[in-house]
Amino acid sequence: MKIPFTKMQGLGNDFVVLDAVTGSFVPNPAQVRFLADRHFGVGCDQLLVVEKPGSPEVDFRYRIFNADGGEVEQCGNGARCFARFVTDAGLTDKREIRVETRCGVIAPRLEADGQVTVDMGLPRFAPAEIPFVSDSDAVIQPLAAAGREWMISVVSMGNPHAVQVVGAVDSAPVAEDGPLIENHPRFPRRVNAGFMEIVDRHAIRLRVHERGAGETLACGTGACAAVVAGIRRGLLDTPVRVSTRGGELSIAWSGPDTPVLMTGPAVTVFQGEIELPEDLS
Ligand SMILES: N[C@H](CCC[C@H](N)C(=O)O)C(=O)O
Repeated sequence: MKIPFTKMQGLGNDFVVLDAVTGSFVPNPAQVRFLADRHFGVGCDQLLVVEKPGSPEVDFRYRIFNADGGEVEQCGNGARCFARFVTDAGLTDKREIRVETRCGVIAPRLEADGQVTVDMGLPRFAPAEIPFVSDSDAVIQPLAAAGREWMISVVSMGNPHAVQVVGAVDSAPVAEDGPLIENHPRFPRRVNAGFMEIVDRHAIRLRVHERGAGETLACGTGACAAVVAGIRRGLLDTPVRVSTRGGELSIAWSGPDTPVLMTGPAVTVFQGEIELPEDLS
């Protein structure tokens, strides 16, 4: 079966985008893994499926699958690429698009300069699915494993993030500690592990070991979670420039009960089609 796709990237976090509005194919986990494979498939960190809306209150639904085949709740860089995709494909003429995800409705807006701003909704600090409780509202919990101690802030942007402050991201133990945190039993649905270096009160550098994908060049929800954690810990003031290995995002958050706003680029790399092996199930 030949599958048309669009390859996109947001700060080097890359995506295979499938149009299930005019098409109808939604991949199973084995097919996601094949399409995401950088040697035998197209290659991507996540696969995005754009679908017709499930209700009249939204314009589209958008589903997100990690390279490991798992479907997840949210993707920040993917939301910007989604908005660019539906606009360039002529599926909408709106500048502000309401799209349903597994964790609720978000609203990407295309800016005049080609960047995309996304209202990422309200952050949560002690999501029920992560059994971290603390009497302080800043959910900071020492997490000991392999003899190392991490002080972690747990923040949900719909998807779970475990963020810590490091002295220098370039030498942070992302490869060693990222998988340990991702798969730690304290996170029953696993977690994205963020490592942030405070540059000043309006700037950080960030690396993220992503759940289901490994370290990516940028993580949009990870940038939102890091800024929320930094502001709650009294280390940052809104807005914050987030420098990732793939480029820069701007994140604004005015405090509890207000949404996180993320602004950054979204780029179409190429379009193509690929023959899907019949035996993937
Ligand atoms: N790996 C994430 C999903 C993709 C998030 C990231 N690519 C972003 O831009 O937010 C998770 O399992 O929750």
